[in-house]
Parts: sequence; C-alpha cells; structure tokens
Amino acid sequence: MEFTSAAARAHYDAVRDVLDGVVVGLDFDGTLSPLVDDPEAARLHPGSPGALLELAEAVRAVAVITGRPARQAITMGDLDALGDAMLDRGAELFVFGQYGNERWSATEPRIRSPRPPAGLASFERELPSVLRGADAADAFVEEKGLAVAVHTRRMDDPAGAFERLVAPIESLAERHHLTVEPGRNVLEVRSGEMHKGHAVRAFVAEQEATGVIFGGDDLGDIEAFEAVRALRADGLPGLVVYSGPPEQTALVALADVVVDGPAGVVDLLGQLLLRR
Ligand SMILES: O=P(O)(O)OC[C@H]1O[C@H](O[C@H]2O[C@H](CO)[C@@H](O)[C@H](O)[C@H]2O)[C@H](O)[C@@H](O)[C@@H]1O
Repeated sequence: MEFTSAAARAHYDAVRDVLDGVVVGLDFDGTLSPLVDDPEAARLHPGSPGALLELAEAVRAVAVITGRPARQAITMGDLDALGDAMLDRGAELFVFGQYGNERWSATEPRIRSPRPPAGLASFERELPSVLRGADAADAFVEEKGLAVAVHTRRMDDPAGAFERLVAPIESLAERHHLTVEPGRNVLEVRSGEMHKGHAVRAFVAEQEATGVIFGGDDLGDIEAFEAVRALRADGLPGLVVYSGPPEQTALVALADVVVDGPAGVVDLLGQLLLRR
C-alpha cells in the first residue's frame, strides 16, 4: 500500500480512529474481483469474503457499490451467503447495483430497482449497425437491464476498437438521451441521473456514519472518489483507495492510497483492523 501524500497518511489515521462509525463502499470488478477477459467469469478474490466479514464487525456498515446489476454481483460474489454470515455476527452487507440505481441488503434481500431509461430499447435496436460501422461487430454487448455495456477486451485490438467506438456510441447515446460511462475496455450506456457519488452520500447519511472509505479502480468510480473528498472537506474523516496498476491517472490523482488490485485491497482491510 502506498500513500499518495503526507496528508493521505493523516486521512488514513483519521478514519482508523473512528472505525466503528465508518461506512465502507467497495467496487466489485478490479477492487474485490480480479479483472478477467470474460465479464461473466469474474469472481471474488479468494481473500475478499474473509476480509469483508472481519471488517463488517469493526465498522458501521459495508456496501458493494458496483456498475453490475445487483443480482449478478450477488451471484458472482456469493454475497447472499456472505450477508448471512455478517448477520450472524451482528453486521450487515449492502449491495448498490447499477451505480446505485439498485439496492439490496442482507436484511431486505429483495432488489429495489427503477424502470429502464426510456431511450434504452431504441438505443439497443440501433447499436448493431453502429458496431458494424466502426468495424467492431464482434464487440461483446452485455445487456444489464438498466444499461448496456459494450466490451472490447476480447477483440483483436481492444484499445483500437475502443477508440473507434467512443464517438459513434456517444452520438447514438446522446440521440437517445443516455450517458456513456467509459471504463476498462468497456463503454457503458445508461441514464445519467445516478452515479456512485450519490450512492456514497446516501449511504453515509442513512447510516449516520462518522467516517467513510471508498475503494474503486475505474472511471465509473470517480464520482464516489469526489464524494468522499467533498465530505472530508466538510469535516467527515474519509479515505479514498485506488485499486490497481497506476494506469488510471485520473483516479490516482484523487486517491489517498494506491494498492495492488484486489489482493492489495484485502491487505489494506486487514491493516485497518490491526490496531483495534
Ligand atoms: O463498478 P464495477 O463493479 O467495477 O463494474 C464495472 C463494470 O465491470 C465489468 O467490466 C469490467 O470487468 C470485467 C471482468 O473482469 C472485464 O472483462 C471488463 O473489461 C471490465 O470493464 C462489467 O462487465 C460491467 O458490467 C461493469 O459495469
């Protein structure tokens, strides 16, 4: 784990000092689950469930805040079993799916979700011809109910295909009043009304948290990073954790701590508990 500044070390100490009132939000892919070529093959890092279980006992509440549909993250991460294990220890797990649009918790396990955005169905109908026009007909299209993700990771030239797709997908999304969220070899098209920053703020408020930690690895986490920093400027102890190789410089610039992917996140969560 690497602190990005001397102030960052002080932020780390400040959240540790109030750990029992802290809420922790963690992204799924790239933070709790190592990145893999096939989005459907993602699973939690082997150390993640144990680390989350230990952590949940020590803090106010823990949430997985993900771009994935909540049901998918729960299934891939076996999060209902983890939630039950937390309940046995008097703690609770939350999952905020689709950038905070969906909500699940171990005590209220029915997923609450809004309707899909109005333009999504017509966007999807036009998408195949846009993919063909950008010589990217074999991009993997992940239908998420409230969003569509176009993945280039498994194409011959993932970065080249991504670059060719940005402008035409942005233009198609704009025509259907949708937003494009770029990520690691993925362009995700969704409603612009919700983002992880809103999810973090709502979680802090509902839990009456005395501190907040958020960890993420991709551009869809930026609003959450900014939310923690803004809450901290208002006096709430906060720590921003960037998980992954330092290629996402926009995220490194906002982070207090840089760790080496999901294994590094597991280590960090263990470190936080050491002085208890
Ligand atoms: O907010 P997250 O939990 O990080 O979810 C963001 C997107 O993650 C998934 O895609 C990413 O992970 C895949 C599996 O490791 C990888 O193949 C892909 O290249 C990454 O972009 C997921 O498929 C998307 O639906 C999520 O929105």
